[in-house]
Amino acid sequence: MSPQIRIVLVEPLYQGNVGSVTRSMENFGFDDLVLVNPCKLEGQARAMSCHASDLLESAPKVDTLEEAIEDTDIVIGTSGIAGIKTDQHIRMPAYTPSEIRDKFRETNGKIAFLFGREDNGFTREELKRCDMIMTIPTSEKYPIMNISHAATVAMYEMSNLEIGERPIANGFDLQLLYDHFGQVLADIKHPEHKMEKTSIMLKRIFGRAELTPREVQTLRGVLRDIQRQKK
Ligand SMILES: C[S@@+](CC[C@H](N)C(=O)[O-])C[C@H]1O[C@@H](n2cnc3c(N)ncnc32)[C@H](O)[C@@H]1O
Repeated sequence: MSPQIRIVLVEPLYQGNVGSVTRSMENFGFDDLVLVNPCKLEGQARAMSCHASDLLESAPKVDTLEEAIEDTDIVIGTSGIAGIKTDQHIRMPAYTPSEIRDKFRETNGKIAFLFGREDNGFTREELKRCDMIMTIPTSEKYPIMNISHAATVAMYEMSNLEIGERPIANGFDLQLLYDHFGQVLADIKHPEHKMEKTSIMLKRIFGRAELTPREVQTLRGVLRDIQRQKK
């Protein structure tokens, strides 16, 4: 179970930013974008969108934030100002992207992530409509990010994508490697009383290294060279 994610851009001013957001959405496997009263979307938006121009063309354009979020369960506003105020006194606590991911990873509702205007962010009324605020930690000197960069970080955290095609050596190959190390340690006359501790340590090191079959092969090649030198 994982939540559905909607990206909502509230009155974006620059078409290039909208195009960049759609490109990132395609990168991270999201396709639910709603644009609230956006700027004109023409050539520059398409250029920045690259292979995501279908998403750019098909994204619903609505007049109000209310329409953009009416069928969602949780509304998360985003801001570069940690602890942004909804009125003169009340600050909303800010969550980091990874805290948000941990909170919602086991849920199956629909979450809207709102991104504000490039010049003024959100109005107080819009902030009051949010259930939570997410702030991406940045350098204190300059916490305000470009809207498409901020959206990309949020999407990266909320995506469940994993790097594919990295083969990991299996237990059999690793055992051959450990045995081979054992032989070399014996060949180089590693002190008998240290043998067990050293073997355990080598297993721990290689166990957490997530070696590929090729890396195991290379290491065993090096061990063979050492053995040849010793003869
Ligand atoms: C250029 S910023 C708006 C700056 C505006 N002056 C303000 O005070 O909010 C455009 C949007 O990017 C998002 N954003 C920028 N920096 C962020 C950060 N550090 N964490 C989360 N979102 C951020 C927010 O959605 C923000 O409304």
